[in-house]
Amino acid sequence: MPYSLLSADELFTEDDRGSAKQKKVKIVFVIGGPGSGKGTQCKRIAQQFGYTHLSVGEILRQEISSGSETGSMIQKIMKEGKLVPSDVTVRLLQQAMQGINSDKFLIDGFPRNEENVKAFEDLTKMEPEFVLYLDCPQDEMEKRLLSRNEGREDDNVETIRKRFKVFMESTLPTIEYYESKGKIRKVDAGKSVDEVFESIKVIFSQGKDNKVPPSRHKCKCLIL
Ligand SMILES: Nc1ncnc2c1ncn2[C@@H]1O[C@H](COP(=O)(O)OP(=O)(O)O)[C@@H](O)[C@H]1O
Ligand SMILES: O=c1ccn([C@@H]2O[C@H](COP(=O)(O)OP(=O)(O)O)[C@@H](O)[C@H]2O)c(=O)[nH]1
Ligand SMILES: [Mg+2]
Repeated sequence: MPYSLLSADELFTEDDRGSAKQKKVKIVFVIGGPGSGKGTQCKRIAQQFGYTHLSVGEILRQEISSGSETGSMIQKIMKEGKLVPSDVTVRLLQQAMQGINSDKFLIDGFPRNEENVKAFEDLTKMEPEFVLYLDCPQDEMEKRLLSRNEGREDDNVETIRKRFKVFMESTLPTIEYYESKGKIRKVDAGKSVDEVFESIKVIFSQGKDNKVPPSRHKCKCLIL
């Protein structure tokens, strides 16, 4: 079924469009294998650098909880460790972004394949400022997922192995695509949470406008 998707202009409110200067929205994608620590690190980045954190996996799980037909389709796909069709994912992501008045988004767990990249670029006409890649050994990711304890239907050995395969086959090529555009910022995510965050801080401190003055520090985490 075709979905009505919104253009970059439609991400802005009437007020924004009415004013002479249009708001520039900055986007950072965070990708890495399942269990590489995307959610954990995104919470810290959002808090320290003033980003709005959107986890695409959480947005999809929210749709499952809504009980919609789309939600039951998503549930089946997730259980099998596969990827949700891009038109569905991008529509839900864009809806979430539209509902938030922010100029800095940290998009966690997206894009997962080249089709995701194309759908996002085509529909939003936006590109990420850079892409943070959390590079973590597979045995460490598996250990973390098996002790995550969030009651997720996809955190079992069988589905985890399928998710690793999807990561290698579908997500790694997107990392290569962004690498060719000079947009990948890779960190060793196999270390402790604090050590990984130290490396991430260096990356996010590089752009001067990324720094949030202490008085404006507030958590804008939006885990749906
Ligand atoms: N650097 C780390 N060292 C050890 N455990 C971690 C680390 N980062 C995250 N975890 C734990 O591993 C699990 C997966 O992390 P999470 O942030 O949910 O990963 P992702 O969003 O990439 O799937 C969670 O239980 C989390 O607490
Ligand atoms: O852009 C996305 C993000 C997530 N997913 C689905 O949601 C699941 C969970 O993603 P999440 O990022 O929450 O978890 P991770 O596998 O990184 O731990 C994935 O296995 C996919 O089935 C998807 O299809 N497209
Ligand atoms: Mg996550």
